[in-house]
Amino acid sequence: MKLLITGGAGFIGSHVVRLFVTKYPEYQIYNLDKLTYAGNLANLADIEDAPNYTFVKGDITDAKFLEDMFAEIPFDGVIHLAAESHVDRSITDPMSFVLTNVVGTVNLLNAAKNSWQNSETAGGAHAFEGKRFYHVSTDEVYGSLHNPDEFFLETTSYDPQSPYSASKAASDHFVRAYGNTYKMPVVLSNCSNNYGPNHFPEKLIPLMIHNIQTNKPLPVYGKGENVRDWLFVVDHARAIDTVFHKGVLGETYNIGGFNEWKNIDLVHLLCATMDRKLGRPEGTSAQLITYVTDRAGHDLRYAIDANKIMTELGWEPSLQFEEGLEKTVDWFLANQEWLDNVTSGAYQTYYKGMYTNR
Ligand SMILES: Cc1cn([C@H]2C[C@H](O)[C@@H](COP(=O)(O)OP(=O)(O)O[C@H]3O[C@H](CO)[C@@H](O)[C@H](O)[C@H]3O)O2)c(=O)[nH]c1=O
Repeated sequence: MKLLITGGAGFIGSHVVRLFVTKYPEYQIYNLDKLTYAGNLANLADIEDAPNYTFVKGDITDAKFLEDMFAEIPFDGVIHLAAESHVDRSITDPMSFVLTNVVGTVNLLNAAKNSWQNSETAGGAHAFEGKRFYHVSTDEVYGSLHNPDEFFLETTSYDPQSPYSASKAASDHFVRAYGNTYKMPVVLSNCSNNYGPNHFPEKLIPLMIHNIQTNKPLPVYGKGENVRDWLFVVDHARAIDTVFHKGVLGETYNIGGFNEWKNIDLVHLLCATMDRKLGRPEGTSAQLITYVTDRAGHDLRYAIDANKIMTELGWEPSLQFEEGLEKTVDWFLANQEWLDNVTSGAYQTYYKGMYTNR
């Protein structure tokens, strides 16, 4: 099995690459990553010398590069994670999300389709036999929930609200369209918010950990009433392994932890955890909480119904949230150099003056 994983130097991608490289020594894993600001080969330092691992630097918006790579390496499967992923960035720069998430995905679909069809022309088995194109997506495509009894199901209509979620919804539609039109063997999953080691500190949990450590304000958007459903990143990687190997072609699987938190409650939990870990008096970090201008078009609540993947494929989360959060905080405290590296340079420029106090 020659398996292409795109975006493997990013947060979720690096956990997926590590899992596949270590669990499947008989597979050849190719990690294709552009190494944007959020891609970091340091995330994979522990497996970079593995004999079944190859890193390829490249850009999915470059169709010719992808065609050439697929002509050179006969991939059997693709797990596509490469994406621009931060909602706030999509508000200031929507076009980069269209390019990477929509155009990049269609380029990748074309490259896989053309090379798999060529292998049939060359006298091989049926073009798509034994092949699989897996698109890893987000629950944000479903929009925002307002009724506390509602959950996102695989059958929930798409209603993306941000440029980011609109770009992911479009890429999901393209993947399904290629399954329908060309009979490509596709499978998809839509996951809730992830957290864990190597999380880039533009996202809520690592940003708060970093700011608590450095005594900076903790910017809570709006009133902090928005709800997110959090899943430990290693459990998401395990779910991706399950869907890739057992998922039924043409199907979509929602992935989540049944673990909803209001942002403000989560920030208080993080403050208490950090006070304890850093030996600070109780209540110290909470004083840094600062309510700031709300995110434009801020989705109120995401909540995933993960029953389909649990009952049909037998996946379930392995960690309770409090345990996962402890592990995450411990990882960030033990990996100061990683955090210092990713929060220097362009990070400083981006975050300067980004938050307005209310
Ligand atoms: C960065 C930041 C965020 N927030 C709020 C906004 C959200 O309600 C919540 C989580 O924000 P973020 O960490 O940016 O994550 P969110 O917008 O939910 O999106 C994440 O989760 C999605 C899955 O639901 C993924 O598809 C996205 O790629 C990922 O970024 O915290 C704050 O209050 N303050 C902050 O500084």
